[in-house]
Amino acid sequence: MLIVADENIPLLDAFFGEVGEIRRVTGRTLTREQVADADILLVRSVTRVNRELLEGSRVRFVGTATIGTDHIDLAWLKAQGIRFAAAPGCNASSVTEYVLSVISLFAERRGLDDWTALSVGIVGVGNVGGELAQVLDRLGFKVHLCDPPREEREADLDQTFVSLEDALDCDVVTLHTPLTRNQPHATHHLLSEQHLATIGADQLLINSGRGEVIDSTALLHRLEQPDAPLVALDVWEQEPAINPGLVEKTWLATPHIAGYSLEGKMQGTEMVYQAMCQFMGLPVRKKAGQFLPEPALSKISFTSAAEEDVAVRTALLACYDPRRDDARLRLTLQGNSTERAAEFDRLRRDYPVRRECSSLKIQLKGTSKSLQDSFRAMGFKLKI
Ligand SMILES: NC(=O)c1ccc[n+]([C@@H]2O[C@H](COP(=O)([O-])OP(=O)(O)OC[C@H]3O[C@@H](n4cnc5c(N)ncnc54)[C@H](O)[C@@H]3O)[C@@H](O)[C@H]2O)c1
Ligand SMILES: O=C(O)[C@H](O)[C@H](O)COP(=O)(O)O
Repeated sequence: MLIVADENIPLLDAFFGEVGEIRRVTGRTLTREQVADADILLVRSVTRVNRELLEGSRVRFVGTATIGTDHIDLAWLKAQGIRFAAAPGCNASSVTEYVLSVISLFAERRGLDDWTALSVGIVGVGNVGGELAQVLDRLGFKVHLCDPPREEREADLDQTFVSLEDALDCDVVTLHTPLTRNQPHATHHLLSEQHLATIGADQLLINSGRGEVIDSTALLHRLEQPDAPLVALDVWEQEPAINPGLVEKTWLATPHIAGYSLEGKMQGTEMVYQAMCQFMGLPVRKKAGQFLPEPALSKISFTSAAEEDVAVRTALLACYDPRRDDARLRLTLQGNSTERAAEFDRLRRDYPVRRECSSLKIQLKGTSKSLQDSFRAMGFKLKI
């Protein structure tokens, strides 16, 4: 049994070592020749899996250790009878924490003591947008949900949805749709020049879905205008060859790492392992939890003097502060486009260990019930 796998998938040996021989490859440059004799192909989002790659190969199972599937030709795999599995929701908490941290920094920049005064429009309310909505709601934010496919499917339920135009009216607009083309509610260039014109200087636009959901030529043009909104981009058109001019105009620019918590990546591996076991009729023997190392930061204490907003946001930024990733990306902007693209991938390959809020214990002494609820909402473990 030969397993060809992207070298950036963590715990390959631990999960798949007993199943077969593993051939590690660079996902971005994987060739037909490298995969022709494989039985199983395991990828991340940088490998296009289609007829060009797999026609004539032995591959019977393809797994992507990611949420997004826009790099996979699902219809072609199905027509060939090749089993496919993704990892839905694996890094939803990681992306949620990225968005919360960005909102926290935006509130600080706006001089707001109470960050929950910000209204948040979530475009795409699936695993990621749904988890984010729940956390924001529990924290006391006013949240507006935009998801036309769900709105159609759930017409008879109580959930209220808003139009894209109404979502774009919120203080913070955050995009969490998949990248889709040629289908109802397709998201390719969902945010056009006309939409971008309606987002003003006091607003924040975040994209951690896929770069192509925003028309980035129009976005760059919008950011050159004096009343431009603040923008935080984690995903870009044409990764890894991203536009350095757009990075310069972006407030927080990160190299597609919103989902890169250790927990998120390990759950991605675990989910494709489980799907592969099911496909091959093998027992599931491994769990991601058994491989999670001790976190470097394990406990933070707050006393009764702690102000609610400050305490919650201090702990959040201690877990993840996007300014570090922004600084690293900006350092790579020199050089020609080939060098910059290589640096973008290097930042992702050599990403430092980042742990989720759930890895951190919060010790609270004599603090309010509402502060405890806020920490719980964000997934922290409480020690009271
Ligand atoms: N930056 C990162 O590291 C990172 C990490 C994880 C996921 N992602 C991206 O985020 C996307 C969303 O992830 P998810 O787990 O929530 O996916 P999901 O499939 O669970 O949810 C996506 C939601 O978007 C909705 N949607 C589709 N078209 C829409 C439209 N035109 N307008 C509004 N909503 C629309 C769907 O109905 C669905 O509810 C993934 O497809 C992936 O591309 C990025
Ligand atoms: O879709 C996803 O899960 C994310 O975009 C994922 O974090 C992308 O990471 P990559 O596969 O490119 O390493």
